[in-house]
Amino acid sequence: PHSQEDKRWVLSDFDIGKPLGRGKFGHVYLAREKRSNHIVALKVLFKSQLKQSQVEHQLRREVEIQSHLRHPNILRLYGYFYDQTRVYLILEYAAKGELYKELQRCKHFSERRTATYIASLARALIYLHGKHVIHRDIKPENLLMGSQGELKIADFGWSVHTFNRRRTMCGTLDYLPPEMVEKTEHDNHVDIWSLGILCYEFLYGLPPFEAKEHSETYRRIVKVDLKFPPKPFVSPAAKDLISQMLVKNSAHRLPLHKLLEHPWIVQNADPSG
Ligand SMILES: Cn1ncc2ncnc(NCCc3cnc(NC(=O)Nc4cccc(C(F)(F)F)c4)s3)c21
Repeated sequence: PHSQEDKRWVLSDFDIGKPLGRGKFGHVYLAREKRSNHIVALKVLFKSQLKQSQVEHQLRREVEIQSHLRHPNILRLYGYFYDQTRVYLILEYAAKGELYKELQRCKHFSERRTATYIASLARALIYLHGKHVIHRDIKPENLLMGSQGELKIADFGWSVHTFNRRRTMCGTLDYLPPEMVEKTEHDNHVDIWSLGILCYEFLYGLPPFEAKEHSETYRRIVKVDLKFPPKPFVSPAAKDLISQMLVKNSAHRLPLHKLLEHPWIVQNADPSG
């Protein structure tokens, strides 16, 4: 008999609620599974768009990778189903929504809030890398907040198993480390770079290498042209952590377990995460 997990879902199993957001490939809705009354998020993707963008293999990889992941800071993908024209992802519902909207609202986060987020993301990445998975697309748009305000990494559409590395370009350029911009081989150190970019953006409200032109952003990334503005005030300990993560040579980036022992994290992160 089918377990709950690989039941063949159909759209009529769900009551569809308010739209939660719209992405490049489709919309996300609040939904309730009728039998269990379980609240989920349902992402609706159009097959035509997936075919036209030739990303079906990425979607299959995302579902495969996500089916083995269980971590409090990783958004669950419970399953998927499809009909004639659409593919549906059954996702854990993140009740406090998208982190990037919260960052836009607050302009930048406090050092305690930032350290708490960075520590929980580091623990999630340690778990992921332990399973030979790299996310490769860590940025505010892919972070959601659970009902207790805890961070959830979402959208593994660009993640890969580290043995079959791809050189495809991911979303925004701001988060790409030098080795991905220079299209050389890359490994799980790419996520450490992106976490450093995220830490900077949480504290200053902007990513460190932002520029008007893509070509200028490329140049600043490969040069690691890291500058810390005088405002808002950020402690030397925070700058020290960021400087140890945004290192061109990926092998010299601060390992994630060392990040969790860094004085700035120890003194500022809320242990509950
Ligand atoms: C906004 N919002 N507010 C609350 C809330 N709660 C849960 N979820 C939300 N939003 C959805 C977050 C996502 C999680 N996993 C995703 N996965 C994906 O979108 N995969 C995907 C898509 C298109 C193409 C490909 C492909 F083929 F390229 F791989 C892969 S999107 C919520």
